[in-house]
Amino acid sequence: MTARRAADTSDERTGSAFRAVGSGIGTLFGATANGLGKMTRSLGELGRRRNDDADDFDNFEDDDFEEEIATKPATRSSRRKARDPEPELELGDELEGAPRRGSAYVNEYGDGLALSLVGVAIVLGAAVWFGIGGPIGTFIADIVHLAVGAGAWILPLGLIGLAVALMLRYTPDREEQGRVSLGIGVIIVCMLALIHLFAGNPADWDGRKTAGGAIGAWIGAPLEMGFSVYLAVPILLLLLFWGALKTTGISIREFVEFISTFLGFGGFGHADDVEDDEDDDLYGHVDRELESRASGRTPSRSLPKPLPRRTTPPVSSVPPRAPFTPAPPAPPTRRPAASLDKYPADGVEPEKKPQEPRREASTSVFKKPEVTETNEFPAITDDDIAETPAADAVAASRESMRQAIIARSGKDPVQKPAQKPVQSAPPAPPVPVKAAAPVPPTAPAEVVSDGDSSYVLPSANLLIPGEPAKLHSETNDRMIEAITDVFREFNVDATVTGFSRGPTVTRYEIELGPGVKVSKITNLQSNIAYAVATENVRLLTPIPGKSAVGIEVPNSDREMVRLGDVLNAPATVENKDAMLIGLGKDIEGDFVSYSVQKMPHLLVAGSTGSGKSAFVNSLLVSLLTRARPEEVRLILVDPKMVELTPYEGIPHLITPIITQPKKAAAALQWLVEEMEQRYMDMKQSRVRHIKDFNRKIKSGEIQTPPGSQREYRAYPYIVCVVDELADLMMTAPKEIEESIVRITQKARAAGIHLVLATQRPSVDVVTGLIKTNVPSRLAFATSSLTDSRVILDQGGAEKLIGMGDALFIPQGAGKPQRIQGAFVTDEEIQAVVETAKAQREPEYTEGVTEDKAAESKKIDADIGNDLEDLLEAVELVVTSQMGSTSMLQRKLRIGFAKAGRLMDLMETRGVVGPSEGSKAREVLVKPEELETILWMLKGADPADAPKEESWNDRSDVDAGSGDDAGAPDVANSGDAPTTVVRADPSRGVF
Ligand SMILES: Nc1ncnc2c1ncn2[C@@H]1O[C@H](COP(=O)(O)OP(=O)(O)OP(=O)(O)O)[C@@H](O)[C@H]1O
Repeated sequence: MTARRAADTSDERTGSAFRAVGSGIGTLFGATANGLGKMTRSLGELGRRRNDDADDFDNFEDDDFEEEIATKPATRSSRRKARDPEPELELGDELEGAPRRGSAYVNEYGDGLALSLVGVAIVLGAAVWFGIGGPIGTFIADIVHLAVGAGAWILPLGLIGLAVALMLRYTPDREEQGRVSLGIGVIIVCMLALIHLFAGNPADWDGRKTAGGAIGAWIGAPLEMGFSVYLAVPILLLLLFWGALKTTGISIREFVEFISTFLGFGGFGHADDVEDDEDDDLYGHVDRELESRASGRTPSRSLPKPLPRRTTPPVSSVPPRAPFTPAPPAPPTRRPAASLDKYPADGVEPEKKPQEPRREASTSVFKKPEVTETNEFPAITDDDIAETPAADAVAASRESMRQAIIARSGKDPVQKPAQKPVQSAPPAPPVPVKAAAPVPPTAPAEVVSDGDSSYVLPSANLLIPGEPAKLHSETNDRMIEAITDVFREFNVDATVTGFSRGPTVTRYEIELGPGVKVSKITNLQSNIAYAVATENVRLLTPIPGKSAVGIEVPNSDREMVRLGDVLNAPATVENKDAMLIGLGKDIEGDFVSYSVQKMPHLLVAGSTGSGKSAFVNSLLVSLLTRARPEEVRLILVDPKMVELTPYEGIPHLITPIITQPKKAAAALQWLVEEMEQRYMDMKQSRVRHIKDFNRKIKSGEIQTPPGSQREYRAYPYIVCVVDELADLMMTAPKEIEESIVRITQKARAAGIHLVLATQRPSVDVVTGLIKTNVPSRLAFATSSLTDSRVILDQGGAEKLIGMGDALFIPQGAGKPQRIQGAFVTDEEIQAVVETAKAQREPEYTEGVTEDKAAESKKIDADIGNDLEDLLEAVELVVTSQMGSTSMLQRKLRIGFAKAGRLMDLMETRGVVGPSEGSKAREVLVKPEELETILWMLKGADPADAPKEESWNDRSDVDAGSGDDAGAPDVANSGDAPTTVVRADPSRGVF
């Protein structure tokens, strides 16, 4: 079937040769020859079909489908030419195909030769048929008669036929020329010999001239002599038959089949098949469409069944054709079976198909396709391909193409992505560079504290341990193969020497051959990404501390990192830092923990769902399991209202969880004050860090000043966690920024740490000032490179793959460290929180969230709008201890009148004494009292002002007065108004 269908493409050779000869002989021998010619033409049809099949098959095998489709229209028209005996139609067909057929010689000399032949034919015809050739014509006719006898009567027509063929530039290929010429030659010779014998074997030349001529005599006479006329005639007829077969290129079997069909005998039982094949021909309608397109008609899908092609249509039944138009480019759906495979056939389970390698097609059977819903060409599946030599060849062609693809790209197109290439044995997996040993649960990480011993830290064993980490998986082997293949394909001398499997990504180590540039690998980044089928491939050139290039590829079988494992890791347990938090696992499979003290402030950013809240949970649970309430206190700001709710009521809280941005702003302001107070105390105690202060308190080196109601105690660390900074920055950007900047600039030594998280790392949220002062950054997956730059000052976060995949840059580090964040479930959080809550109630500090700015500050009416200038003037005068108006003028760049007014205001507030003419006024406030007086001038309660415990040094301290104790009194003897600044000794310190 396939062979027969395929034969449609080749034609001109057999058909046209046959036509030329067939028509000549038919005319020569009148009615007999005409009948024979008809028969031969019909036989030619058979041969043509067979050859067409062969051609189609060739095309199929070549798999050059585009080309085949492009050449189809011409091929089909040629075939029509072979099918149609009418000269007019042949002429039309030939004209369509003419430009492609002419050889160079025929193109150049064809017309001249053809006209010469016509001339000879005319001369010969005039002489032979009408006797008007004149002496030369008659002479020529005599010679021709002498050579071919009665053949001279037909020769003019033969010459004209030849001339027409030349004019049409018909040039069959060499092999066909030989075969047809031989066939025609044998036919002519046999015919002449037969005529000679039928004419009675004339011995004289006159008789021979009207019989078979010299040729007929030379063949017929010896035969007659050797075999007798009764054997010579059949021999010649057999030879003639052979010549006809040769000319038409068909076999005896096909001839017999054809005769049987022609006479209605059913032949060898295949006659019906021959007819049915027309209908079964999968590409029959394609042929018709192509023909239609070639002739300018719109192809119709609903064409009726085509007429059986073997029935030669009468001239009148052949539809007139439109002038030739080039076939439109074939749509992709016109590709033969290879591409049609994609269309599911009824009854074929689609999921089966991709799993069956195409080469198995050769064993399947070609079925009659059923109607598909696609209204496209009949769907063909692998199962539909016949077990014929043609199908085998197709399979072989596919196989060879597959091999070519494998050779070119190293990838097997019929291989399931998850499968290893069958051809080559997988390389021995490189030994993992480093692997984290499974962590056995250890004892609770109880941090010893000499605080309230009744508090027991919640054990880290309350947390769920994770699965043992995989050191190596099948995916790693596949990746190594893919990367190695890319190097091989691009001829880069590099090998994968090992890998480190992290929970989320694996880093493959590449060693370069001598003289290979690192840039060769970086240039291949997209090819590697293509080969490993992921876009998130990161290259490290080189891996820090190694002479190797790293390729980080996400694991398709990623693992979850449990906080329990991180906190129970030996390194974490050994570290007694109460503020050590479990971060996660790095790419080498090591657990990563880091102290909040060292950060000392952290900016966390990442798009929604990237794992920020999971990190905040890890941080808080880490602190709860390692720090006692008297060691670390927390301020939790949760504008989203739900994220931190589980921590409500834990004893570490300074104030209930803050959900309102305004209260958060106030809390930050409170933190600033707390920081100032701590600095005052540290300054007083002459220590530079809260750690030293606490140590000295514990060792008794620092004592509470005698007579003070305050009691020096170790300051707890304070961690303020803001879950969404953007919400705060929207409410009061200036105040929030100012507070954050003040805290982050100074609070490190005071033991106050900020953790600011945001999912909107834009410049209006993470301002330049905040960025400068928050040195540690933790970036989860961001949605853009810009966001990554805002957090990390470099790209990279946009390539993270979410769900806790993060880049961490601690303070002072240059390159980010890739980690997989630890995860802790709600149940684990609840277990830890309950344990903490069960032991102690939170002791909230009052006034943390009070909006002091909103409090009625009674700025005296006489100060009015000059408060800022007054504060500056007071600071200037108190620090310089010089009450000079001209100095104010100079330093503040104000006029005399304003400087005089500020001096009067200071006099009324007891900062300076009365005017003493040209002398500078006396300054009544000591520099150490500056803060308090500024506080007071601002209209705030002087009791809230930061205080320095300097009673010992002060002579004006009323040690006996409880309320006034510790309060820096600004007293002015004499007429000057007295301002007493009272401080609350119970505030400021926990
Ligand atoms: N470290 C992690 N390990 C495993 N899964 C994680 C991890 N971090 C986050 N996930 C997964 O991602 C989901 C979203 O995480 P999370 O709520 O922390 O994102 P987010 O950045 O806080 O988002 P949003 O800003 O919207 O609150 C979690 O529910 C969890 O399933």
